[in-house]
Amino acid sequence: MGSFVKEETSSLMTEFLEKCGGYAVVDGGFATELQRHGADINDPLWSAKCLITSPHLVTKVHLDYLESGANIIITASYQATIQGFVAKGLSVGEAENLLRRSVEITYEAREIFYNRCTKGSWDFTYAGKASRRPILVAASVGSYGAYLADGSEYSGIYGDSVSKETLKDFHRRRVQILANSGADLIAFETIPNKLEAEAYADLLEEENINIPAWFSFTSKDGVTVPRGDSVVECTKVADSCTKVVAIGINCTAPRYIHDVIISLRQVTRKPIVVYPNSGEIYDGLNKKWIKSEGESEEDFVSYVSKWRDAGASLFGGCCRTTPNTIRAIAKVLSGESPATSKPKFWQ
Ligand SMILES: C[S+](C)CC[C@H](N)C(=O)O
Ligand SMILES: N[C@@H](CCS)C(=O)O
Ligand SMILES: [Zn+2]
Repeated sequence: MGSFVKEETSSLMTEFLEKCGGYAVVDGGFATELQRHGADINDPLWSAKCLITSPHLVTKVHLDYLESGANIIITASYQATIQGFVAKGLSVGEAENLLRRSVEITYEAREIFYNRCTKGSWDFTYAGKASRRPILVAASVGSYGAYLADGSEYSGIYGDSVSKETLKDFHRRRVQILANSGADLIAFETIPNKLEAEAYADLLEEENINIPAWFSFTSKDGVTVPRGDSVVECTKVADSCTKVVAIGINCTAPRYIHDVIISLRQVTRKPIVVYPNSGEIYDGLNKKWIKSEGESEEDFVSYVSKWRDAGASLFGGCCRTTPNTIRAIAKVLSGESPATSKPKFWQ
């Protein structure tokens, strides 16, 4: 049984990438896209608040990303924690149901999308065959820092009182629920330190989690994760965990991604996933993005083929990227020339 599960989890990503024609499109910024549609996420639950107040918007954003060409859609559970929901006055049972609901909503969006494709009788072509576009549902797990709701993902500093065991206890029940929710994989996202990566790896093994996972780190310089551990050391933790089927970097400025891919390639043969943010800076206390003159969407999209040549296989966007970004990525990967219009990340 054990080795069967291992083989199944490790082949999921390989087979999926093959079906996609070698490269897959991940969706774009989720919380910021909810916000662009009018959601108020200035709340300790951040995007997870919408699971309670506006699930229809959650569905809409998933659908928008599917319409833009995404092969992987990531659930609204990034900041959905049992502890966070309970702090809002919900019962543990209600909190657990909301976690399950985040996955169901994503499945429902995928079904709606597939039905629309059938009704419009338009097919997608993958790997030379006319077939349904392969789409996976990834259950998001944000870090302990995300739960702290002050932008701590970008510092990774939890203090000496937070040990690996603390982190395992914090994440255990949520990971178990998401693993049994019907999701295809778990996306551990925006990981800010090595300790949390170790906690996730331990949980996956010790709890016999039976779906695969990806580990995606964040970085402010392309060399280290926010807490200061090297991206390479963090990648080694992910690489040695048999349940991990892809490793990468997200919510990081696009200009650092190329060098990170080169570093990751030296220590892992697992598929590399990259989904950078817009390159803007987040003010975690006021929950606001500070506009920068930095990178434009055109720069971002022009990087994609370089990231592919450097060895990445899965490409998407994180905070402040939009369905436009994802549409442009899908075009680059399919060999079409990118749009001639000049879309902005966030209008
Ligand atoms: C990746 S950051 C932009 C996430 C937001 C944070 N956890 C917050 O609650 O403000
Ligand atoms: N999947 C999350 C990641 C935040 S860094 C989102 O896009 O909102
Ligand atoms: Zn992000």
